[in-house]
Amino acid sequence: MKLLDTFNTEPHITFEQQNKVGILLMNLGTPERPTPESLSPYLRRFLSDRRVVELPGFLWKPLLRFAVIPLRAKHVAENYGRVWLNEGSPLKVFTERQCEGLRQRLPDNIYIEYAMSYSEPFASQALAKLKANGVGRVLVLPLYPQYAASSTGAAVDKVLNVLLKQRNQMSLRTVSRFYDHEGYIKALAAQIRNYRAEHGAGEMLMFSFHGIPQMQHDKGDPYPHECRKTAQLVAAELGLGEQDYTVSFQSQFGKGKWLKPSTQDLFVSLPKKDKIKKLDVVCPGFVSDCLETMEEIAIAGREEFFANGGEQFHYIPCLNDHPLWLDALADLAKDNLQSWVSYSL
Ligand SMILES: C=CC1=C(C)c2cc3[nH]c(cc4nc(cc5[nH]c(cc1n2)c(C)c5CCC(=O)O)C(CCC(=O)O)=C4C)c(C)c3C=C
Ligand SMILES: [Fe+2]
Ligand SMILES: [Fe+2]
Repeated sequence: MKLLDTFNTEPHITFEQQNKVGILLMNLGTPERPTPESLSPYLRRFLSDRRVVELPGFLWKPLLRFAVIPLRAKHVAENYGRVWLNEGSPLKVFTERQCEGLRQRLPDNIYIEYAMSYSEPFASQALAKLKANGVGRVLVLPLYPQYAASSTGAAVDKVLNVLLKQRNQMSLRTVSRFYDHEGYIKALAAQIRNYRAEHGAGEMLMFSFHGIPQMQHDKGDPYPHECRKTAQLVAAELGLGEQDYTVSFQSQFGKGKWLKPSTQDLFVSLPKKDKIKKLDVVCPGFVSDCLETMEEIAIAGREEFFANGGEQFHYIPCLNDHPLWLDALADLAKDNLQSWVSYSL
């Protein structure tokens, strides 16, 4: 009877048939096409997640449906159009390359898939694929170096929701953060060093991270501390002093208080007040280039900086499929697979 069908009916499988190890990379999600029709369901899923917007449903849901989504879908679709790649949305293209890069670096008996929190492939689809291959032990690796409840927490929720339905539950491990992982820090430093060697260094390096509402941090989300620590470690690796770099938070959504300083405010005040005319910007909170880096920073941010007297603006791309980063990702996976898989040293 459907009413009683709370848990999945699954085939009889012994642990020996279901003991393989898998890795599930997780990222945020992105529309299939840069159109309002494709954006609406994605934005609806994303912005109705209570991890992301913590407002009572009876207030937020009608606002979201009748005002936020119709207005936002149209204007954000145009922004996606400016950064769309031949193969699709940058976020999806780079996540797929990272998944493939990890497969190349780990033994074939480790099954690797990726899933998105708010678009296909969903965690349910990726986990079903892993289960069908005999995977019973899964390492969940959200591709967010700094933990935030609205990114990492929300991604892990999607996996847990699938397990809530499983009768023969998979074993789970999660990587909640890697903001200070040596390989990640060294890959970032190499990316910045090489970019500056090729294009010249600006007067200041800006580390711009995605923002979160200040209220979420006040209630215990450690995110900004981890962002600042990443910046500090990369700066030390590059031999930069405190006057050589700045940390800021971008992509504010809505009218509430978000983490400060805001990247957008600095694009005005750095050239105008602080006389910084040559700026380099890197976004270490994103391991893949996406709308928020390619449009908001590299296009709109550059325009704003120049409109306020800036003279040189270099956007340093995310790690994407940089071999050092893929090596770091493989190391991170191996560290967290200890005792599930043994490696010859
Ligand atoms: C309350 C709203 C939002 C919170 C909190 C938030 C946190 C957060 N987001 C990312 C990473 C990404 N966000 C991206 C896009 C994006 N983010 C929001 C809102 C919040 N994010 C919206 C509405 C959007 C969609 C675009 C828009 O309408 O402006 C993306 C890019 C996706 C892509 O397809 O390219 C990423 C990546 C993190 C890491 C984070 C918390 C730390
Ligand atoms: Fe976001
Ligand atoms: Fe704090």
